[in-house]
Amino acid sequence: MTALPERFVQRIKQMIGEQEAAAFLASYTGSAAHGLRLNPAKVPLDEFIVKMPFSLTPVSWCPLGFYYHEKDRPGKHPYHAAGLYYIQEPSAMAVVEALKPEPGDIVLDLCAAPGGKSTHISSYLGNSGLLVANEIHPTRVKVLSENLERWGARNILVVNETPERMAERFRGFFDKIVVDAPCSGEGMFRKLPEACDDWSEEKIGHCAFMQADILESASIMLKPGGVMVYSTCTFSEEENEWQIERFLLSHPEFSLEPVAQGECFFERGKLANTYRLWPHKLSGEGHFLARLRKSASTGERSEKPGAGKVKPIPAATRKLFEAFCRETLTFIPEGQYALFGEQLYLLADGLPSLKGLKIARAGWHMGTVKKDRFEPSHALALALKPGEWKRNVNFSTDSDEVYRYLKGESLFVQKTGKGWDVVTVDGYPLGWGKLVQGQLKNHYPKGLRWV
Ligand SMILES: C[S@@+](CC[C@H](N)C(=O)[O-])C[C@H]1O[C@@H](n2cnc3c(N)ncnc32)[C@H](O)[C@@H]1O
Repeated sequence: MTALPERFVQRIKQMIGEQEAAAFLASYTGSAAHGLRLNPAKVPLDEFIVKMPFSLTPVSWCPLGFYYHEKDRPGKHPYHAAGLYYIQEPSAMAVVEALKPEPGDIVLDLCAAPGGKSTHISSYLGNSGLLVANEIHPTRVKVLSENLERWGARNILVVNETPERMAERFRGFFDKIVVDAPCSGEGMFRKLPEACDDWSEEKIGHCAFMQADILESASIMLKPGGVMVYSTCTFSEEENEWQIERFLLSHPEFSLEPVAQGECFFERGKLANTYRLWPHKLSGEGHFLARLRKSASTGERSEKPGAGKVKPIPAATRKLFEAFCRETLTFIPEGQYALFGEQLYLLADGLPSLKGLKIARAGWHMGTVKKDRFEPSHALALALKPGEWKRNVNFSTDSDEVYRYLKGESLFVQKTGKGWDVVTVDGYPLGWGKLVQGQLKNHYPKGLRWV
């Protein structure tokens, strides 16, 4: 059982009373719930249920979410490398369900790494609208970017900025925003007992200040009439109900809205229309969420941060890329292309000017343009759908080859000709291989290789 900080236990007793605290503390003798969320852009739900070699049971508040048994280790399955699902704590799935993004929305995930909420938002947008996923920490933004790449998200902008800098650029720009705030993490004590060592009351105060600043920036970036969901994975009222109460006092243009899943499955918070997910009341860890709408009649104008001028790509680059597409794919992706150094991107639609922003990914990364050749990127393979490639080497999920491919080995295959092949597992893209005289040279990215 997790050894909880004494002062934390006292605070919980003060908050919910001795009797309920006993049930709460008893939940720490059990193990954390394990969840995964399917990627509907890669695998339809009925196909997923049939093909997954794990025992799955649905998460009531998320149609894409499932519990799995710890022994199944889905993170070690090739389907994970193919982006068919994202491993996510079940309570965390409630946040984007409360936001309800719709195709065509322009959505910001302001504190986005490692990408749980961003991948979920992307599933609701499909390839329409725009997802801007921002993460302040430069190392964490890399993980976010990789997770969105594996997810096959095309219409994305991944940014590495502070909320304040984002607010300077994106005033009144977003239809919807998630603020999944950095917090004292009390709700994760069962899943990550080491988080207890990092806990203190001072940390709660520090987080509350930080969250107030982040909310302030988020409020500036929301369009009049837009919706924002604030969430934490902690229990302290300072970071939850009190935070929202204070925000509403200084922002009369915002009001709380009920959340359908909240009414059905969660406990009401101490502030009307806020919700608590308690580990002793559902199968999941501790969470808080609130859905806020900005009045449509704030008098503010929604501003587009001027579409940036994009330098057309050189004719020679286009020629190289189109030759690659004709040989390898069944289509040439349409849209606006941009070169960042040697890196070729198909820019996300509706993108503002990126000047001065720290960008990790500006859309769908197509590949690297060398002097006389084009090398496709991992992101290109992972966002392809069946029917979009001409050349393919497929391995079955129970073959040795698929594991050898993921480890970075070159493989001999029964195939003639030469060129780039999309390597798939049971038909789902995993990466690239380059065929030369029956040998498939491995282009699975070095940093992702299995050991
Ligand atoms: C709860 S985590 C986000 C989890 C993520 N939304 C997901 O679902 O995978 C909070 C994030 O906020 C970031 N963060 C920390 N300090 C911040 C600040 N001052 N402003 C904005 N983000 C911050 C952290 O690096 C962390 O990635």
